[in-house]
Amino acid sequence: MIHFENVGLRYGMGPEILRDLTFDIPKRSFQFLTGPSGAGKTTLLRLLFMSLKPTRGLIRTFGRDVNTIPPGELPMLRRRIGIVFQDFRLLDHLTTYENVALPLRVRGKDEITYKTDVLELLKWVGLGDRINVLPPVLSGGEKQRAAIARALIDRPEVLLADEPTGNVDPPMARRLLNLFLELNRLGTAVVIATHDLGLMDQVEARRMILTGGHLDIYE
Ligand SMILES: Nc1ncnc2c1ncn2[C@@H]1O[C@H](COP(=O)(O)OP(=O)(O)OP(=O)(O)O)[C@@H](O)[C@H]1O
Repeated sequence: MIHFENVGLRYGMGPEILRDLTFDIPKRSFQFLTGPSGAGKTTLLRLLFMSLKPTRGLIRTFGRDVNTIPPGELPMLRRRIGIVFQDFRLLDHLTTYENVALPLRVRGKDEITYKTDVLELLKWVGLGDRINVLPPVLSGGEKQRAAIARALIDRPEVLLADEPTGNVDPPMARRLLNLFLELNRLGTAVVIATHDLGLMDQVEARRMILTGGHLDIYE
């Protein structure tokens, strides 16, 4: 589904942050992406989301060479990917419910077809009583769960999550992990960037470890 071949990335004239990355994200796969702070996990997620282009090498996403995709086609391709940013990126003028429903609204779906699903997912992530609240009122952990719900609601083909359990306690982290596993069982390929060894130890999953710009993969 996503293929990297000898990919390198540098910001501006700076040093190469990622070097010679060659790997695949297969359909329906589940993997953790880890490595020390500053190793380039967020950068790699941005490459996977096509919000950064490689400075060398090839990235093929959904069969397309990312370097040759016209900018006008990127939003359509990105809609096939759910992403949870480290800084959440919720829209402050929309309620929690509206933020989570947004990907479906953008697709032109009628609210009747999704309202129950959105409410159910919000309940599952523990936001059942925060539905009509605006994001500035939510705690960090609540924002994170709203961002996760928004990334999952449209059952993307790929889910990318940057430290998705960074702001919640261990029982909620376990609950969110179960949600990612369930989504994966339904067919979504999942990539979770995390430092949380406790979280990774709960699942037998592929581990992608970034160090010094290089990637090692343990199947
Ligand atoms: N927009 C940018 N311009 C220049 N350098 C950047 C930019 N974004 C990230 N970097 C640098 O790239 C390197 C990798 O950063 P990145 O955020 O990808 O690491 P990370 O593994 O996600 O770190 P953390 O675990 O702390 O979130 C760091 O040295 C960082 O300073």
